[in-house]
Amino acid sequence: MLSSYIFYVVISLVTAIFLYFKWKHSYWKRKNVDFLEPEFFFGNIGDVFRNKQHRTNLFAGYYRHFKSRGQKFGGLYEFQRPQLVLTDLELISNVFQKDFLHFVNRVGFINEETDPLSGNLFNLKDEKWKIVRTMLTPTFTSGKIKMMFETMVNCTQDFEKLLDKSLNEPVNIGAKLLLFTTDIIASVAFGVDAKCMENPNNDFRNKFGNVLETSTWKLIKTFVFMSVPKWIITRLNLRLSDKRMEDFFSKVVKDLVEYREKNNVYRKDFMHLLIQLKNMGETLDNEKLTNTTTNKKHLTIQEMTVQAITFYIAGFETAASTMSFALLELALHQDIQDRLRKEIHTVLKKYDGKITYEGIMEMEYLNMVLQESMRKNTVGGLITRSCTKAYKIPGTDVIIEPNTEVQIPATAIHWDPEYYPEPEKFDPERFSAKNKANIPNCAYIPFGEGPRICIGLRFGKINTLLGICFIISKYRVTLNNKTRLPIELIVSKFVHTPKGGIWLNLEKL
Ligand code: HEM
Repeated sequence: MLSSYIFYVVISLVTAIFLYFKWKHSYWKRKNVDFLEPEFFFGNIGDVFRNKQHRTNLFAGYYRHFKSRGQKFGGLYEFQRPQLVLTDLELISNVFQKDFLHFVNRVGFINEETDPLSGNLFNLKDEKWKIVRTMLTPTFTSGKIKMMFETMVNCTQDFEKLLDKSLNEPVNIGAKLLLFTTDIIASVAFGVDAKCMENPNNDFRNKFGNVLETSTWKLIKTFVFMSVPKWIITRLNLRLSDKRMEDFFSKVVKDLVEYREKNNVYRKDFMHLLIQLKNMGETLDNEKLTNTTTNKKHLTIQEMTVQAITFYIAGFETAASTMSFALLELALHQDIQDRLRKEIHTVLKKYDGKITYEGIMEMEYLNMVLQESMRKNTVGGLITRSCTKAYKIPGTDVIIEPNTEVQIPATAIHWDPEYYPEPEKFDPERFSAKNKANIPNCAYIPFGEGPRICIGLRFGKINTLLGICFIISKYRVTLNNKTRLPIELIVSKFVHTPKGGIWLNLEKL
């Protein structure tokens, strides 16, 4: 009796789920929008789930599919959630810029009560995002980045020692660069000398080096978190982010703040600026740490901890991967490498052989090389927005409803021959002052675009330029045959990472 009861319950449940997905997956058809047939349950992201294809490549294929059909957008599903992939630059620029107020948010689960780390700037929504972004923006001005440059350059000493140990062997350059960028970001975000380059097994690198990994389990968890009402998540005290990581960094920040406030320590880093935001609600170009009466909103210690962790997570892998790809291109194009080295040596001579902020800014060809590499090897290849206010797509009757996700496939745009002829060719000349002017608005978006553009753009760029400048000034890089070409991406990595790594030979000059 009981077993037949269970049988009917299970059958009814399975039928209900089936019908629910069938109904959800008819959304674009009902709206008369061109769409790609979804698979049951997974929608159009089954290949990511099965670890077959990186999300960026999957959406690049969808971009080409809809574009070849003359569509400016096309309908897809991530599990049951409807998404639009955009192929038209004017529409993309509306979403990013002109009609930003309809697309303020990203997609992501937030519950600051049970999961404080979910309240990071990347995830924050609506008014809260605007408040925090406005507060944090002054920490990323050119002046502030210039102030931190010295701290960054100091890390090149340990980097040289690290690279010199590998002169007679193939070097997995991405792995070395991760140690370099982790030391840099730990130094400027936490004011901590993490010494990952000396000891790669310390907590900064070892325990939390893979936070941006997206395993199948994480995908399922995200699906559940985004499908279940928030009150259930709060009630059950569930979280997506790593509690150990939160505890580790919270302690680091708490100890640091106490130490600096007690001893009035001034250091040129983000932590100093975050302490100012906690105590004064504004960042000043001085050593002041103490409270004054101001009616500006102050950051709480929890908010400043979360944002410091965000800088750490957002900063080290993106920069390391960007540099690795640029070095791969330079190893494959020795003529470009020689020309770049010549420019670097000429400028360094002007500054007594020292790498300076001003010098890096003068290296025009270095900037062109980086920009072209970021086009060809965009490390954040898919940019997402969530519709916050119903939006009628200009020139059509289609209305994008609130909570619909919009996908902007940066990699696909960067490889579109309409904007970049022979896209597979590595050609820094595309970014010469003259040629750059011909690139259409929103056809170059390695850091995103609009009010939600990467807040760490200047920092990420200078960190990357510094790394390339340093390596090319001291070493000749050539390709080691351990590198698997053509490059395939690790599916589980959010930031593009080559399967098997990029292996180079380094020759000291
Ligand atoms: C080469 C290095 C980097 C690359 C390629 C990169 C790329 C990106 C991209 C593509 C976005 C999404 C933009 C959009 O949706 O329009 C983004 C957002 C963001 N990035 Fe970066 N990033 C880099 C370095 C950094 C660094 C160093 C930091 C912090 C110190 C950082 C912090 C952030 C944050 C907080 C956001 C979310 C901003 C918001 O929603 O207001 N990034 N980044």
